[in-house]
Amino acid sequence: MFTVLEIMERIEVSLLILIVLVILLTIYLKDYIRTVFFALTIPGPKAIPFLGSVLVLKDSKATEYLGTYMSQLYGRISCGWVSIIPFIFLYEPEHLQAILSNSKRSEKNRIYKILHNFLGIGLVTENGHKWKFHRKLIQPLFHINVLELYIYHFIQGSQEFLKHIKEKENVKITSYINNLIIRTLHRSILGVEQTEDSPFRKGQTTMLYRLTRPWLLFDNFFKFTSAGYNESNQKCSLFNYTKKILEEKIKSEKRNPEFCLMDALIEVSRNNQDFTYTDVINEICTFMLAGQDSSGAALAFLLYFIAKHKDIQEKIWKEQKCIFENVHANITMNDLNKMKYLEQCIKETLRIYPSVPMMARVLKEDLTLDRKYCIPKGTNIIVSPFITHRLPHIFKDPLKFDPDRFSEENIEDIHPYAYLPFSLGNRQCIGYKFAIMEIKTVTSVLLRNYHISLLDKTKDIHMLYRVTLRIKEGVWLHLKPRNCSNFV
Ligand code: HEM
Repeated sequence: MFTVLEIMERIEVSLLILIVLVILLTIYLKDYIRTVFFALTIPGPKAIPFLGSVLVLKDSKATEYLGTYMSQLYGRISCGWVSIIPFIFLYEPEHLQAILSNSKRSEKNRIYKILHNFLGIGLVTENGHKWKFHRKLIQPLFHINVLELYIYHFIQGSQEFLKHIKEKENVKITSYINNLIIRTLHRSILGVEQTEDSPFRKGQTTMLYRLTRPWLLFDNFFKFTSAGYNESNQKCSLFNYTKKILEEKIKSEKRNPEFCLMDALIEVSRNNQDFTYTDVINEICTFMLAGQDSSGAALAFLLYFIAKHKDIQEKIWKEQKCIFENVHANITMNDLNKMKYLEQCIKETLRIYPSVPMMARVLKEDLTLDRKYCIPKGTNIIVSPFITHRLPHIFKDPLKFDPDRFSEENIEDIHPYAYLPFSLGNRQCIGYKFAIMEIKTVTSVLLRNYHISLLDKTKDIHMLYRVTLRIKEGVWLHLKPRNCSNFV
């Protein structure tokens, strides 16, 4: 039996241990606690206990509404919750400049780990030294002189696309676009023809699924679910498929007659022992995945807008007639550079529907905005091109499709951080010129051959948010062949 004195002593010791534990935990969670205290002062969509406010992402209409009216609803900054983790939304151009112009202030946050299957373990998801080193090695392969070498693949893809839609009057163009983009990526990135069993045809993201079930954010739970099992299988298939291609290339010493990224990266690896063949495989997977839905969505939304606005289609057609002598003329870099009005249309499409509507960062240091918001180090930040591009005080009448916003005279009035479909700063999309060139090539080939209009079932579209934006019902077009003899 314990005496009263002994019991008191034991309580004291337990209390002491508890206090020490609380102090240690507070030190360990200091950043998190500061973040939560700050977040509680910031308005945002209603959060429910344990789940937070992520359920809104499941309802695309609500997401679109929220993204369009965020600043009117909540002010210059707002807050959303993933379970008990706050995310501060920044969308005012000055705030974006503060965070994106200085690479020391932020880095990609942990949510990118969830995207490994969707985006690969490469440039998009990595941070720090590894990212810096790889970016430095890969950047020259997207220099304008090298990009010219990809045009061959864009033309080949576009010609096949034409063949597939030939003699069809009404088509769901989005299915053809997806096939075109993926075939072109196989040739330009992997350097092979796409096969039926290519795992790159089946990319899926579990991000939304996991965000709305917070317990699945822990990898140790997720990997035991069927979604986790499928995801890890898919990741292995992507890696093994790419590895096989790499091994065959190395063994046969065979290079593609046309340029492809895989051949170039093998060469880079031979000259840099720190950039291994495994790095090549991972980066190639990343490029295959990052260049797929983003470009596909942009092209689909662009064709939707062009088909909807006959006057705009007419202006693009006129520009094409000025550039090319005839309907079949091949496309050169010089021709692509002359497609100024088409580029304005692409920019305006990506303003209203940026393929990547949100990006996540974490602050590496405290950041003060507007002299009143002191956002603590460790806070998760969402940078949203979707919200910024729809701010009415930046883009008047934001839902109106008006390519003239990007004309030479008007573009100077746009704040440099108000337009960021490809992000800005050191993590800007490495493939953005590649994407614009590909979209221009396909659109030029299509519009030189057809007049396009929307079928009734596509008059109103609804967006779907799945990391990238998509068109829920796809785009259905009526194709009317153009009179080739008119092409003068
Ligand atoms: C219209 C098409 C595209 C759009 C709108 C787009 C948009 C973006 C955005 C917003 C980012 C930054 C992501 C973030 O910070 O979380 C990004 C990064 C990236 N994109 Fe794209 N992208 C497009 C096409 C492509 C293509 C065609 C490729 C490859 C061929 C590509 C490869 C990449 C890579 C590798 C990164 C990571 C760059 C880094 O962090 O160093 N993208 N893209």
